[in-house]
Amino acid sequence: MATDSWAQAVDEQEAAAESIGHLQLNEKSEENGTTTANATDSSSAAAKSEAEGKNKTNAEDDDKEDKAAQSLLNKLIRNNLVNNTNQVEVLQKDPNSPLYSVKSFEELRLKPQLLQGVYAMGFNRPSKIQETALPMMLAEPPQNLIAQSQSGTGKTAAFVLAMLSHVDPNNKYPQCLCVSPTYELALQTGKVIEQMGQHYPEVKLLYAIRGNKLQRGIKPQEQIVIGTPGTMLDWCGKLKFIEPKKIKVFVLDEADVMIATQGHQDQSIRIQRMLPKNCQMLLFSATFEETVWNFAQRIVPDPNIIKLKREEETLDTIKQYYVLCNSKEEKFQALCNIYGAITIAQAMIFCHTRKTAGWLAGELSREGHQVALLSGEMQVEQRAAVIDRFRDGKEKVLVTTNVCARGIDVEQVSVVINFDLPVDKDGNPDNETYLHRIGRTGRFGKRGLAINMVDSRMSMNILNRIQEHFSKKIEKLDTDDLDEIEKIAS
Ligand SMILES: Nc1ncnc2c1ncn2[C@@H]1O[C@H](COP(=O)(O)OP(=O)(O)OP(=O)(O)O)[C@@H](O)[C@H]1O
Repeated sequence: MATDSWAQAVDEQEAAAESIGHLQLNEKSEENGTTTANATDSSSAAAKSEAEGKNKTNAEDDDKEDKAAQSLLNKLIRNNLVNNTNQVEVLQKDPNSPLYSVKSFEELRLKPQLLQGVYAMGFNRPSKIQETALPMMLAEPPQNLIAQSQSGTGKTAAFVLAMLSHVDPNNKYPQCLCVSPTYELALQTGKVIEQMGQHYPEVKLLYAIRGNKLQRGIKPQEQIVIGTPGTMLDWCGKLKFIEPKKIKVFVLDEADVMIATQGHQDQSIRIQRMLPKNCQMLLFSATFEETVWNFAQRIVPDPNIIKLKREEETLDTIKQYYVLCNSKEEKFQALCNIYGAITIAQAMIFCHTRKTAGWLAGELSREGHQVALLSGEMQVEQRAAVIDRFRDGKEKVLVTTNVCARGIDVEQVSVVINFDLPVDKDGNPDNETYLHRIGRTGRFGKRGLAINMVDSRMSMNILNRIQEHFSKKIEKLDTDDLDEIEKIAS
């Protein structure tokens, strides 16, 4: 695997004016996809089949079923969402669902410690992306992978299992690097690594994020490092905490945004240039715009590819509606009308700018509603605290910008409201961001509701183009019909 081709592809791309134009077009501000705070952030072994021996006995099979049943029970107790869990079971048997799998986790030949971790998390069967990607990621010799799968279908768990499978716990130095576009996502993915690895205590995790200061001259012993690109680059480069030549696996989560955002791309490329030629590269996202996809294929040598067809990108479990209004104030009124219904569980409301988000959160509070506000000008630690409170259900509504559009996994979110439709800086529909935003609901087979607020002819036009892009009908919703909304939201 010649990792140099990334650099080569970048050089070629830098020479190609239209590509640069494209990248700059996608150099998203907070409003269009990534956080400003992040831009300034300073910064194999294949899993042996130790899990189940070849000579399986019936008793072992029984034991396996018990574990699976127990795991399902754990999940039921944890979530108190009996219907949803049943639905996951149904979907996992439906070949058309992204949660469908033919294999069990045992058949994916994971280490026993990891199998225990998977079951402790309440996972019963792998999803389609897990079942397809894991054998590729665990093959010998290691293979590169660019993988796309719908939001909330278990991509994080897939690459986390790959990293945990590849580390050698006897070697006390970083062996796997995972780069996430935001501080919050890095923390969230770190938690998944900790949970999955709970029965594999020899493997340690380190966060390369702003504020985590290491002592100069002392090399970290942790085998997995998760972080944001700026800090990761500093640690690999000028601070020399990590020896890049010893890295076996390099993961880019939300890979499309890492490629399409110039700052992230530069930092990721500079990290990647330091890695050995045989380092395994894994790129994951729910969306890959065509040009970004082509670029990804040029930077990742000889990759395995898992790609969705356009019509597969949206999830059928998320029902999409729009509400017709005439002004921002009318949108606010419509939101107040449905507030009771959307707070049956939890809701995320997306605005285009920090200013609108601040205004909306203020107005909702004045109406006596308890809401949380999260936008990019807040300190990253503050943002993480807001997400934690929301995750714990202390606030039922989170008003935010695109800073939260990607990856954030709060399973109780049943409603996403686009107070403003997502557009790029030229005012065209931002289809990728739309998909990521609505993907904050309907996680892993749960039902979700996405409501789009339309307040002008222009925004109706954007909605129509989003419908056309995904070939998916977005139905009109009458916000005076509370019975209907409650029915949908619950
Ligand atoms: N095999 C599984 N069985 C049950 N639940 C699972 C399984 N895999 C993942 N999950 C759960 O599904 C939810 C969504 O998973 P995850 O966050 O990995 O999705 P994702 O594809 O990375 O989403 P996004 O595109 O938004 O980043 C999480 O709460 C996770 O714990």
